[in-house]
Amino acid sequence: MASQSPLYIGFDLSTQQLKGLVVNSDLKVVYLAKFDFDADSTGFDIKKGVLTNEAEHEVYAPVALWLQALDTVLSSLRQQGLDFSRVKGISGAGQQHGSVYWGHEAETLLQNLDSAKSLEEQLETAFSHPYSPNWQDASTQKECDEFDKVLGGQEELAQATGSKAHHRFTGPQILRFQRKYPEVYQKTARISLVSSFIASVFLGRVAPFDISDVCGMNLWNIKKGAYDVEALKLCAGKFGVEDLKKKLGEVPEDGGLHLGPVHPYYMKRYGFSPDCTVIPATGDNPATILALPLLPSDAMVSLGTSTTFLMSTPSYKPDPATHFFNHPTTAGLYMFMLCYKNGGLAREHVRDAINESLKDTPSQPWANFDKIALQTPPMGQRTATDPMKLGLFFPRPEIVPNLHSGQWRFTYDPTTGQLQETTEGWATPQDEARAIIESQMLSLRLRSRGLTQSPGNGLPAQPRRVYLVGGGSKNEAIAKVAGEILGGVEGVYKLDIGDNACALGAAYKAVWGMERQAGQTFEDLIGQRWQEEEFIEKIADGYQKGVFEQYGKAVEGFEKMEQQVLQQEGKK
Ligand SMILES: Nc1ncnc2c1ncn2[C@@H]1O[C@H](COP(=O)(O)OP(=O)(O)O)[C@@H](O)[C@H]1O
Ligand SMILES: O=C(CO)[C@@H](O)[C@H](O)COP(=O)(O)O
Repeated sequence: MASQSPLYIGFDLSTQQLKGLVVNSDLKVVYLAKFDFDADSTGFDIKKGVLTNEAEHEVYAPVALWLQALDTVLSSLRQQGLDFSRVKGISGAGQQHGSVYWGHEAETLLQNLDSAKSLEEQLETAFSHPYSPNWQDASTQKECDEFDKVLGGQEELAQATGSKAHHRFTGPQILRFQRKYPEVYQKTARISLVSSFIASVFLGRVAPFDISDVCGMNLWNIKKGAYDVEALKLCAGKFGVEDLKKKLGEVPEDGGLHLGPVHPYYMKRYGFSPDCTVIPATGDNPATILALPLLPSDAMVSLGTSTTFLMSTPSYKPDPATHFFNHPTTAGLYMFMLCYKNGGLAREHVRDAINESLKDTPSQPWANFDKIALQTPPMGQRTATDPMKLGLFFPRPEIVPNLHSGQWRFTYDPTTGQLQETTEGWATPQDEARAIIESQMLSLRLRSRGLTQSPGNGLPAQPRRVYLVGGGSKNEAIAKVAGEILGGVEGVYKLDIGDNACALGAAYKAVWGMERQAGQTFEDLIGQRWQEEEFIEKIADGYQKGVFEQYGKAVEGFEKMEQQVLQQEGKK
């Protein structure tokens, strides 16, 4: 009976909201509920989903907020008419790197969840520390320096763990945590990632880490498929490796593993069936590449709070400037990633400055930004002899490159190679609409060019397709500039699901985990059911001869500009 056909839920616990998205076995979305942390929560003094301690560059989120969000999203799905008894599998996507510190009572509290009470009410005391360090945190420079040295250098750490040390990575965060709060660390029985936290709450016991998301810790040796003992030793400090290993737990290799049935709390409170199974939740970026059957020649740009650039690839070529993760479902594949802190919020700053300068509050807040960005010629060159306008726009400290917050504006003459730091000729904020999109896309092109190949016919190396996802993927001005800079022989596409790609990828992971035949890969199962004409839409041209090559010159200026800024700011 069609009405009894199975359904699957994917949760996306991101920086600014929790989403719950329900699909059927044909991969079609049938329900969606959202909880916006700032707008919908009660009792938390958060801004953009987080709290900050500027003095120490700390950014963190209250874990109880996420529990409030989970119950509310489930209630909202019920109100929409979802029959939870049809849900056969649950998976999730969590903002990466964030850690949750469970106290010694946690397992008992999780096991004994009472359906008469909310999750927030009964799990508030399950944590040894009420906050989860957020990926935007920049408090761990000292710990990163130690991690970078632990295997010899940044290169070696990247070779082993897929990344050099980064402020937000969980290993450096745990190291700082155990030093700053030694008593709390001692009272911590288990540490979850945000992804395994989602799975834990549904299972009613602490769930293991996911094979892909564990690579965001600087603790997992990707080549060995095991924790890196030297990194663990550093991270555990005086508390010892064995104790830390217990806190972290095992890491199963199978991303489609059946972790167990959903806890009876959800059966009694929402009507889940006892055979609804929890499948490992992964990081939000690994989940995003599961939103479609991505080919190794395709690129995805996720325009969320952060900007990330993602590719699925069989090559493992780690470099201190990039990230490699295990693929979330398919052994032998990896996920390549670039991650920028100054994504959506940085673009919003320019958008707001433009609206303010025009004394306008349009009903579509991006209308002026988009119009101006599209009216501005590439690199702000109104005539062929004008210099290119290049800038870095970092309201928050940036990851790529590792730079403090600030704004830098330059002009660059590609014929002479002359680069000058100047605001002369810049109309501020108008010129910044196109310049900020260009700056973000040029950085992606600069750092991903080693992984792209020529599609043939004498064309330059570039992706086959560029898929845009995340909140910013609705924006056609951004899509147009993305295509001009990144190329893409077949064009720039957005998913019909818009900004919900990572919740969708999580739901697809649950479908695959529950419905796969023995040995069937994710790509095979999803590829067979995927309906291209219904699920994606071409929104901009990709490769345009001439424009792409001109932006190639801009990439050279961009690289020079970054080096100059890094050099001059390093001296300050
Ligand atoms: N029309 C739009 N144009 C550009 N950016 C947008 C638009 N709508 C939303 N955004 C951006 O999307 C971001 C949120 O993206 P989303 O993927 O939902 O967030 P998260 O990172 O929390 O998952 C916001 O920071 C906002 O700047
Ligand atoms: O730190 C990273 C990736 O390394 C971020 O991409 C986070 O995973 C959170 O992203 P949003 O979905 O909130 O933008």
